[in-house]
Amino acid sequence: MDLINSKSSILGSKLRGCGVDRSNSNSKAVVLDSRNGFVKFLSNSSPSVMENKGNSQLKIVTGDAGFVLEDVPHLTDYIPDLPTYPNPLQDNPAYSVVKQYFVNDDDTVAHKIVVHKNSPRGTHFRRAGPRQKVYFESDEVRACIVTCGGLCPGINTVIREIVCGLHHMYGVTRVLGIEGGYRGFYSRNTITLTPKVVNDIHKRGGTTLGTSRGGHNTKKIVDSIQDRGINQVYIIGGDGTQQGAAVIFEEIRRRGLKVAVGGIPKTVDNDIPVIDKSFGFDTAVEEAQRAINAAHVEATSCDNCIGLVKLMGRYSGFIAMYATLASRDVDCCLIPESPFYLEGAGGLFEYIEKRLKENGHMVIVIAEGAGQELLCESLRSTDQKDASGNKLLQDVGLWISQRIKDYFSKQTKMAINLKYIDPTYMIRAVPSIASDNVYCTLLAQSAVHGAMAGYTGFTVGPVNGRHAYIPFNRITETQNRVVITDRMWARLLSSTNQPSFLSSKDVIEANKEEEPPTQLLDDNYPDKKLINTDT
Ligand SMILES: Nc1ncnc2c1ncn2[C@@H]1O[C@H](COP(=O)(O)OP(=O)(O)OP(=O)(O)O)[C@@H](O)[C@H]1O
Ligand SMILES: O=P(O)(O)OC[C@H]1O[C@](O)(CO)[C@@H](O)[C@@H]1O
Ligand SMILES: [Mg+2]
Repeated sequence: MDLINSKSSILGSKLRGCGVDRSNSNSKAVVLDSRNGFVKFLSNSSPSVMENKGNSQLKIVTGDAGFVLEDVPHLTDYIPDLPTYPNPLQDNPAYSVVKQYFVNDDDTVAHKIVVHKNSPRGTHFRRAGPRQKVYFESDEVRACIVTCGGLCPGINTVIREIVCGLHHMYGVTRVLGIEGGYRGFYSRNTITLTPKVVNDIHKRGGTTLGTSRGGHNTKKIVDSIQDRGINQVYIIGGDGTQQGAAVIFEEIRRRGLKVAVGGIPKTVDNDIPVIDKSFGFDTAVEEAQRAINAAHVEATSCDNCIGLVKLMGRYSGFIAMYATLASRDVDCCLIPESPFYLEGAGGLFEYIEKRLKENGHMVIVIAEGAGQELLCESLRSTDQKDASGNKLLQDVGLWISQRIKDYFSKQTKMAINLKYIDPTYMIRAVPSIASDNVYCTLLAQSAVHGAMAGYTGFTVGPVNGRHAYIPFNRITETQNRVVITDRMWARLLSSTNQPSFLSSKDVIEANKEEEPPTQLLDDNYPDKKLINTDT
């Protein structure tokens, strides 16, 4: 049976034409009930919606048995009677052999795939992929690509594949690169991107366009888009960037421009919710293995030696957790989500002492955002922020190294050696590994298909293995974080044998987490206590 019945399919197409309240673009959600055709507007004042998304109109379609589609905007929501054209892919020899190449307009992807027999069908997102009809003629398209935020392996691959996808699949020849992040829209010249120009860039780390933090001036950015005649904007970046993209989309819609805005989520920390995993994450974990191996070699080469590795992960400890699980040489992994303490029974110092007595060496992996509350207690908190407003963290690696050395020199008779390895940018400045390259290609192509089909205000990404168009608010309202009462973290504790450092109060707090993590491995689902109540 189709996920959407025929009634809701008719309503789905009606939604584009008439479901949007243009008279008041603030705080409204369009709700269509496929069972009775009832249309209502929801207030967008739920506490989970962050303030700068107050203008977002949520497009929600409800159906039988608790089916909910959290849809993305379409150009026809605010520009009626746009002409459509046959998708040029149907004449493309490479694609015409594919049976059922085009995605059915009504296909959706389920947010949660573990269900019980009485569960409602739950939240769905619009399936990504090429549509039979497109809303742009090939020679009408003027696309641009911008990259913002920190680096991540695979950005160049995404840029390459957007350019090549537009060119080879849709015959689009005019693609501009915006240099230096958002501020590049109004402070830098553009560069012309052709398949030839981008041919080799996926073999290099970084972003060929350059990036920056801060500098998001919505008016100037949209003026620049309008002045240059750009009508497709591809924005590659993390949570901050996607918030910026949401604001750009709102301004474009307010001005009534035929400009599609598509986000491609980028974060080496894997902190973006809903999607299964962010591109470049596997590459970073792979690269982190080198640092952990070095720490292990050092630690096993002299008596009572500790190899300590600090890895990226500002608010989410996924890199540290997966690098630890993959390595098997790690005795202790510390992440922002799991509070720990140093002294006394069950504390870190006691565990290190025990391990050194048992093995004569140990390896510790610490995520950069771990233990920040302990640092604040012992160092004066600086409250410094970067240009985008992200908190600048104190160096937990150096701090904990010193605390461990102090403990052993002052409170025990054990002489220790500590080798601190901080690979920092080395894990994210590398080119992406093969699997990330393929993933980046699919992301880029899904974004291109979405924009050509007239969708806008979307972020693209895999949800349970299927690419989907996800509304910006879903991506920006929360962060993906490790759930320490999940089985994955239990696997880690069992592989390292480290104490959980958790008091019963911590467990209660952890269970209050609203959103379970998105799926990184096929069975990374929260236990019963954490089942998300919104599905
Ligand atoms: N709420 C916001 N509204 C508008 N623009 C924003 C917002 N938050 C961030 N930005 C802009 O997005 C860009 C990137 O943001 P940021 O530096 O936080 O990186 P990011 O995209 O979160 O990537 P990462 O955290 O993975 O490095 C910056 O130019 C910043 O000004
Ligand atoms: O590039 P910057 O500004 O030094 O930022 C580093 C931060 O970027 C990230 O790599 C991604 O957000 C974090 O892990 C890290 O804290
Ligand atoms: Mg960020």
